[in-house]
Amino acid sequence: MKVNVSQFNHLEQVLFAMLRFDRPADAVLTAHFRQHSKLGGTDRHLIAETAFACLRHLETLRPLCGKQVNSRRLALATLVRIGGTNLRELDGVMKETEREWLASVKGAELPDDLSARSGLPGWVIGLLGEQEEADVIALGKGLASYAPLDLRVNTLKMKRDDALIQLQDSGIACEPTPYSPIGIRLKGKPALARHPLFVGGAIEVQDEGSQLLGLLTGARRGEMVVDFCAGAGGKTLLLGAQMASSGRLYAFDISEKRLANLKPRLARSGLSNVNSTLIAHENDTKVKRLAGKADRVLVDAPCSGLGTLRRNPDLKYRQSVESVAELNAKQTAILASASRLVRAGGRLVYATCSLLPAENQDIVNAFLASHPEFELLPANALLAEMKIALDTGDYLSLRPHLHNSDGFFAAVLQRKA
Ligand SMILES: C[S@@+](CC[C@H](N)C(=O)[O-])C[C@H]1O[C@@H](n2cnc3c(N)ncnc32)[C@H](O)[C@@H]1O
Repeated sequence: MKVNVSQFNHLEQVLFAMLRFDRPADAVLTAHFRQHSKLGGTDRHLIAETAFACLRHLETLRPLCGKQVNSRRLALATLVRIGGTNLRELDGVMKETEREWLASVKGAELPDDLSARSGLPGWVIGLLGEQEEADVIALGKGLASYAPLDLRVNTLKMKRDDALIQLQDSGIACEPTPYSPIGIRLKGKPALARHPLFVGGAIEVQDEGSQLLGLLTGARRGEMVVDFCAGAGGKTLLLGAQMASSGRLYAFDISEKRLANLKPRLARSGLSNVNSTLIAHENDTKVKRLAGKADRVLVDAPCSGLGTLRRNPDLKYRQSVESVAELNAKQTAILASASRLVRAGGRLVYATCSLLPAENQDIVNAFLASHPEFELLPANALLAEMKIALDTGDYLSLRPHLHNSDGFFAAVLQRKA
C-alpha cells in the first residue's frame, strides 16, 4: 500500500515515543490519536498496525538497520520487511540515500542469533530456562503472531450454540473455541460494543486460555468463592456464571480503578452474588475475616504478562529481570495469604499470564514446600473430568503456537481434608 509523507511522519513520531518504553504502547497510540483527532481511519490503521508490527519484530528489525537504529529506519524496515510495502510505494517518503539499504532489507539474512530468530530479547530467553533453540524460536514466532478475538458466553443468560447462531445471523463469522466449552472464536475483529448480545450481557470478550483458568477453579452453585486478584473482573464474571449467581463470590483487588471497571460489566452480566471489595494489601483485615471459609480461591496473580506479547509486544522491553524478581516477592506473599482463606478440602488455583518458570512452577513449588497442608491436583485430570481434551500435564500451560491462546499457567492446589 502506498504510504504518504503525512502518514509516515505520524508513524515515525508514534514509534519514537513507543520506543522509549516509559508508557504502554497502546497508551502512546491513544494519546497521539487524541492529539491528532483529524487523522482518518485508513491513516490510523496504517500507523497502528505498522508501529505494533515494529514492536513485535524489533529483535529481527534492529540488526537490519545497521549502525543507524532509529525510529525512522525502523519504520521503513517494518513497512518493507514485515508489511510487504515495495520501494515504489515509498516514493516521496524514502530518501535517495536510503534506497540501496532499503532494497537490501527485504531479503537480508538474519544474524545467527537466537534473539533475532525468535524475536525475544536475551533477558526473556535467559529466564525461559533450559529449552531447545527450535522451541524458543517456535514460541517467539507464536508470540509475534496476531491474537484472535475470543468471546465467553454468559451461561446465566444463554447457551453457546444459541449465541453462535445469533452472532452468525448478525453477519459475524465465528466458531466454537476448541477447548473451552463456553467460548466462541470470531473470524475477524468486528466492533461488538453495540451488539445486542454484548449490551445484554450474554457475551464478554475473553481469551480462551483465560476461560480455562477460571474453569479450573471448579466453582459451583451455592459455594463461597474468592477471586483474590479480580481486577476488572474477567474471571469474576465467569466464576459467577459457573455458580449460577448463587452463593457468595468475593472480588478482591488493591486497585480501586480496576474494580470500578468491573461495575458496568457486572450490571450487564445479571449476576447478583458478587461482593466487590477493595483491599489495602493481601493481609487486609477484610481478607483475614474469611480465613478457612472459602470453598474455592482463585489467585490470578500480578505478573510480567509475557504470555500476552501478541497483544502487548512492548512488555518484553517494559519488564526486566529486576521487575520479575519484584513480582516474585508479591506472588509469593499473595499466594500465602490467599491460601489461608481455603477451607479443609477446598481448592486454590494459582494462575498467571506469564511464560517464566520463576513466576509459575517456582512459586508453586516453594509454596508447596512451605505449606504441607496443600497438595497439587493434576490439571490434566481436572480438564478431562470437564471433558476438555487438553493435556499439558500436572499444570495447565498454554502457548500461542501450540494452543492459539495467550500464554497462561495454572496450578490447582487442594487443602488436605
Ligand atoms: C492479572 S491481573 C487480574 C486480572 C483479572 N483477574 C481478570 O481476569 O480480568 C492481577 C491483579 O492483581 C491485583 N493485585 C496486585 N497486588 C495485589 C494484592 N496484593 N492483593 C490483591 N490483588 C492484587 C492488580 O491490581 C491486578 O488487578
